Amino acid sequence: MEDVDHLAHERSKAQFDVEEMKIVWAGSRHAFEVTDRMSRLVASDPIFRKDNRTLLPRKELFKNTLRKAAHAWKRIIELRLTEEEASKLRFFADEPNFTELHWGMFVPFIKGQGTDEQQKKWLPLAYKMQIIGCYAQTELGHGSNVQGLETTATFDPLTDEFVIHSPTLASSKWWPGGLGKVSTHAVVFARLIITDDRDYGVHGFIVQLRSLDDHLPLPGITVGDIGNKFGSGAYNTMDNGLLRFDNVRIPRDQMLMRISQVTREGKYVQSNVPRQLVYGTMVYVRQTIVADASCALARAVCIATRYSAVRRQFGSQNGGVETQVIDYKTQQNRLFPLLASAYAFRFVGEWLKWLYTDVTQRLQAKDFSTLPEAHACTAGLKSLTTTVTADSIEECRKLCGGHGYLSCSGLPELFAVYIPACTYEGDNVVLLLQVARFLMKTVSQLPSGMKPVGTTAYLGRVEDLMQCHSTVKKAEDWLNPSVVLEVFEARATRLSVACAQNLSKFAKQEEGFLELAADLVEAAVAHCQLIVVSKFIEKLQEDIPGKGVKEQLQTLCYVYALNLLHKHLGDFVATGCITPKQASLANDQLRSLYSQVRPNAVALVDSFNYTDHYLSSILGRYDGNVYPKLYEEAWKDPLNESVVPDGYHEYIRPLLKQQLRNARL
Ligand SMILES: Cc1cc2nc3c(=O)[nH]c(=O)nc-3n(C[C@H](O)[C@H](O)[C@H](O)COP(=O)(O)OP(=O)(O)OC[C@H]3O[C@@H](n4cnc5c(N)ncnc54)[C@H](O)[C@@H]3O)c2cc1C
Repeated sequence: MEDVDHLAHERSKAQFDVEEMKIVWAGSRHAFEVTDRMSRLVASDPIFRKDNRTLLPRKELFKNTLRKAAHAWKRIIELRLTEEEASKLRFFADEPNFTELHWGMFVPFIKGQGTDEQQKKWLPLAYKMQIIGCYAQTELGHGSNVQGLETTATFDPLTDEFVIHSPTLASSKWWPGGLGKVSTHAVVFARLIITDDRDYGVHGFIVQLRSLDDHLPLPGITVGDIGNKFGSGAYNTMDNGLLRFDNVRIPRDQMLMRISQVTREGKYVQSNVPRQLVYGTMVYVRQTIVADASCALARAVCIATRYSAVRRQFGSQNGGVETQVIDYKTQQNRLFPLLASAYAFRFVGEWLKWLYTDVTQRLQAKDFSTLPEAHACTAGLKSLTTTVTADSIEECRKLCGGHGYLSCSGLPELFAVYIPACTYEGDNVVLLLQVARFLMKTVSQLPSGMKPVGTTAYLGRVEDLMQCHSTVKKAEDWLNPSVVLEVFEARATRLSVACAQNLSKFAKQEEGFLELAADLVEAAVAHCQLIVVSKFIEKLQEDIPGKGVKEQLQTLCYVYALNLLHKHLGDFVATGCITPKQASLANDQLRSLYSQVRPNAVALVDSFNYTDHYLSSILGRYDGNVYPKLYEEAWKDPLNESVVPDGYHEYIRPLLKQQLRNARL
């Protein structure tokens, strides 16, 4: 009974080679092999179990997380895992903890902004985890506005040290992951003040926080956890921390000095590396966030798709089985665009990885020309993909009806863990405003003959794109990459140009930016959606082996694009890119694409190759054996340990047995 595959019928309908699609999803045969091996390794190790997470009190939960992190490290050393394997192992252990910040922020920042000597000194310690680092930027009173940070680092020429200080309560560091209870060191962002009392703005410093002998905070340091966060289990495995400095002294050489230095004499020297170098590290961090978005979205979609094939409602004929909810067009219209988005984000993430390599190579060759564009595009894609993923996880919960609200569906915890991605590493709206500024600058430079580069290159054809009209005459005409691309380019161009024209009406540009912020954000979203669509289309130009694989991806690409077109019809029609008739043809085409996705839906989520351990969802089980397992799970709840609950004698029995003499009821 246990081994019956309740979804076998669905799998037999697939019109493509699932094993080959797994390779496309993973990015390469090698990546597939590593991912597959690491996910199985974690799934088969009882220390990594996570089904009890939502039931544990915070202290126990946290200690258990420390145990898992230590175990993960032990396995990494014992098995001599490569960096790639180790990061996959941590990924599949699937529990937010201090190592994310150590490997994801502390190490990259030292690599990106430390001098060669600083890297030589700190990185070996960090690589061996002989020190554990976090990233302390945000303060209680200051987050998005980094230039408003208040922590100070004042140079003392007598001792050749910086004095790190928190002058106000609002300047307390607040939020850094791994800071609360674990990190021994932090990259701390503080205002640099030199002898002449001049403020040189915010710079990064490596500060030791805790003793390496007994883990006690060093003198002058107050550090702790900021408290429980959204959802049970969830992100509470992470020790987001608070930190105050009372005139803490660090050696001068602990300022990250690749971009600018303070000399022994207290002189501020800008190195010949431009400030935009900071963008390089941001491009790295944000491309990992985009990659994570596709994984989280794929996970929610996998659960919702499998369960939609298992769940039946209505439509029974003569006592026969009811209809699978996945066959309802409304379910398809809500679910399949999310499935398509998971693939779309996967490919744009893959491209961002390439972009990061490209940016790094250019930096080495002292070519900084593409950095601002790369920075704007990663900021925009971080914002777009995390917003859509957070909203989609909640949509997947609703797609699973009542059972989606159970913890054991895996969706509530996934949602709670995922949603802060919309806030950390840049609030999503603030990021879109940065993209909009970049777009406005690009548009304003067009008349002077400046050629836009990379993802803004299309703006170089502004005259054509302001005038073009879509040639679509029948529904199938939408199945043409250049037709789709043109309308997305035209819409993005027209929204940007309209914003630029409106901005020019303001005497002071900053006033215009404040007043038109909502329109600017919409223009930025249109630009980012265009990037995702164009990278999906580019992916399809590649040679993709495997029976039916490319055809499935083509279908998903059109689902992604035409669904966006349908959702943002106002933009496309109002800017005159398409007519209402063409919009209606796009919708007809979309419906027919859903019918093509339907028989392949389960196989398309199988292609993510997620283990049941990673999914941690009864609704998303590979074998679809949902009801018996839900039933079994209910009995595991601590409330069911006794038939009569604790509290019966104190509170329920007296209620039932009361004799109300004066009752008016
Ligand atoms: C789970 C989690 C983990 C984190 N980890 C870290 C960490 O490891 N290290 C670290 O240093 N920080 C960390 N942070 C902090 C995080 O980076 C900040 O919360 C984030 O940058 C947003 O800043 P904020 O909180 O100041 O939001 P605010 O900027 O106060 O945002 C509040 C609202 O104001 C809006 N807003 C702000 N500015 C503008 C504007 N100019 N125009 C229009 N609207 C605006 C925003 O859109 C938002 O709606 C973490 C946060 C979370 C939730």
